[in-house]
Amino acid sequence: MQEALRLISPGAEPVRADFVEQARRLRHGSDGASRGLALTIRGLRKSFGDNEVLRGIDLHIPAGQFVAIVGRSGCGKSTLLRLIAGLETITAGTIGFSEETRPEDVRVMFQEPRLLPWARVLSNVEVGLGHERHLPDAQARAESALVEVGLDEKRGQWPAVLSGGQKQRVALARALVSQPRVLAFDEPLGALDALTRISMQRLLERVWHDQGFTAILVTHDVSEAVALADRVLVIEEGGIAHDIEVDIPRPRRRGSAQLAALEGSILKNLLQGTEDTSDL
Ligand SMILES: Nc1ncnc2c1ncn2[C@@H]1O[C@H](COP(=O)(O)OP(=O)(O)OP(=O)(O)O)[C@@H](O)[C@H]1O
Repeated sequence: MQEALRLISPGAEPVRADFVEQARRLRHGSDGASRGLALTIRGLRKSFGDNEVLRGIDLHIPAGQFVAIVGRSGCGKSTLLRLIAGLETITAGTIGFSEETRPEDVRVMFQEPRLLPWARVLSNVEVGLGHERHLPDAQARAESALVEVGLDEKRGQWPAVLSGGQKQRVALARALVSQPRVLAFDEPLGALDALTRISMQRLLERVWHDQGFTAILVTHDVSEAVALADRVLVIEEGGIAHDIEVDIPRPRRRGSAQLAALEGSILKNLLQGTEDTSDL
C-alpha cells in the first residue's frame, strides 16, 4: 500500500494510469495470478417461512471469474447474492471461500447508492474502510479509490449535487476502497439511463479487470450479463437451470452479432412456456 500512497502525496500529481497499474499489481501479485477468492456452494437452500426460494444450489466459481445471475423477477437472484455476501442466513447447505475471509473481503454494491447525505464524497468512500477508516492512510486510500472510478474532482462535494451515475461511482469507490476479493453487484445499474448505464458497465469491467476480484452480478438485463460476464447463470424454480459460458473475447463490442445471438438464446430460455415478458 505504501507505494500507492506515495502516488498521491503532495507535490506529485497523481496520474490515473499509475493508480490503475498500482492497483493491478496489488491485486494480482507479481505472478499475475488473480487475487479474487474462489467460491464453492453445496446443497444451498433458503426458505422464508413456507416460501422455499432456493432448493439446492451447487456451484463452483473460480477465483477472479465474472459471473452474472439472471432469471425472472422473484426467482431468488438477490437472495443467492445476499447469502454469498453473508447478509442472509442459510437454511441448509454450505458456502465456502478458497481462503479465510475478513469482512472487508466480500463487498456488495446495491441499486441505490446508499450514500450518507451529511458526509462529503471523500468521507462517504472512507466509510467503506470499516474499522480501518481511522488509520492514518484512510484518506489517501479513499482518494485512490475515487481516482480509480474517475471521480477525484468531486471529493469535496455533497452527495446531493451529484448525478445518479456519479453517485453510483462513489458507491463503487466505497466498495473498492477495502480492496475486496469478492464484489457482489445487486442490479447496480438498474436505475440509470441507457447511456450512463453503458459507461458504468465499461467502468465495472475495467475495475474488475484491473483489480482481479471475483465478480458476481445480479441483473435483469441479459444484454448487460453477456457483455460483462465470463459466465451467465439462469435461476429457475430455485435452482440453476442453465450455466452458460460466454466465450467471447474482450473488449466486447456492444451490438455485435455474437453478443446478440447469445442474448437471444438466453432470453428464449427465460421466456420458454410463456408469452409474458413484463417481469423480466
Ligand atoms: N427478507 C425476506 N423475507 C421474506 N421473503 C423474502 C425476503 N427476501 C426475499 N424474499 C422472497 O424471496 C423470493 C425471491 O426474492 P429475491 O429478491 O431473491 O428475487 P429476485 O430474483 O432478486 O427478484 P427481482 O428480480 O424482482 O429483484 C421472493 O418471493 C421474495 O418475496
